[in-house]
Amino acid sequence: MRPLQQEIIDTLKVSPTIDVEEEFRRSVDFLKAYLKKHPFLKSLVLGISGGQDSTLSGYICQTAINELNEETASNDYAFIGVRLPYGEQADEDDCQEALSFIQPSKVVRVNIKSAVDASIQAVESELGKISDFIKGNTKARERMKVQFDLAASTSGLVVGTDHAAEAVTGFYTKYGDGAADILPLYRLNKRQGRAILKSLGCPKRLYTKLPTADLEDDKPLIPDEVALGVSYAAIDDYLEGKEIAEKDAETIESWYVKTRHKRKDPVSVFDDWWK
Ligand SMILES: NC(=O)c1ccc[n+]([C@@H]2O[C@H](COP(=O)([O-])OP(=O)(O)OC[C@H]3O[C@@H](n4cnc5c(N)ncnc54)[C@H](O)[C@@H]3O)[C@@H](O)[C@H]2O)c1
Ligand SMILES: Nc1ncnc2c1ncn2[C@@H]1O[C@H](COP(=O)(O)O)[C@@H](O)[C@H]1O
Ligand SMILES: O=P(O)(O)OP(=O)(O)O
Ligand SMILES: [Mg+2]
Repeated sequence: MRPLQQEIIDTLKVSPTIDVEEEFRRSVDFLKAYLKKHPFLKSLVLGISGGQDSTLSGYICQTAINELNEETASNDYAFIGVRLPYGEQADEDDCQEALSFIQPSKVVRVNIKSAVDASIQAVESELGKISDFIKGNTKARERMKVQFDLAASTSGLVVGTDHAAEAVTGFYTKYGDGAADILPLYRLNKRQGRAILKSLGCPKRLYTKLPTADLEDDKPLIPDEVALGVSYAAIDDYLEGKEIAEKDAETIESWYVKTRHKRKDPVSVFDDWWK
């Protein structure tokens, strides 16, 4: 195995094979145990984008909430599925299908367009035109801000969808979708998440959907794989310790090194990982 490959697998805690039922149960039980340990916590909050990761995370959250309500013979716990479109979302039908599959305790919809546009306009009035790419990251940060407001208002936690196949390339917005309180998918790669969704009876269209951050106005629904220059199949193989094409391994490792700062706390005089 390549020297960096083993380090990455160990850091991101990926197993080459999984038992889908066991891993689903592990995530559900983890959320339940965390909520039980902190009795003031009563809700889980998560943006539902119509993609694979939020569909799986949402289903895990709702299962944990249903079981907690059942076990406490109460209705104290809630999962809040949040729709956060920037104006009209091209794949809104997928979002609705994901919500039907998850059946959240509560669905909230906040259109982030006016907040994002106001923020960009204010910065542009000082600095001039901002790129569509940077605006994309503002959308992700606005979504996260709304989720933290909802969590604070409902004594809840913001759930993140980060997993090994995203973490390895740092393909998320720092303090945007990269910011969360709890990560039920951490350790899984993309195909493992897909296999869990399939085993749960999720509509096929959701777990076979091309992953997209869908942040750029100029490139709607651009597949992550196009932006990254490497396929999730190659990333998954790499994370499972397999040998992959040299060019793909170099691309993954280059993203990993370039985005190391995103997987760390803000750098201080006590850090030397960057040297
Ligand atoms: N999950 C997804 O599919 C998803 C979601 C959102 C964004 N994205 C993608 O992720 C990427 C996010 O963009 P980004 O990474 O350019 O923006 P980012 O805002 O996530 O990170 C860049 C910022 O990190 C800081 N930074 C950069 N280098 C640093 C270093 N060496 N040390 C400390 N801090 C440093 C700076 O503040 C910089 O503005 C894009 O490719 C976007 O399309 C993917
Ligand atoms: N349009 C969206 N509505 C609600 N939540 C969203 C939306 N887009 C993204 N999200 C949340 O962010 C994460 C990360 O998305 P990526 O596709 O991985 O960039 C997603 O799981 C949602 O929770
Ligand atoms: O995070 P999601 O749900 O948007 O999934 P994907 O990353 O596959 O778009
Ligand atoms: Mg997505």
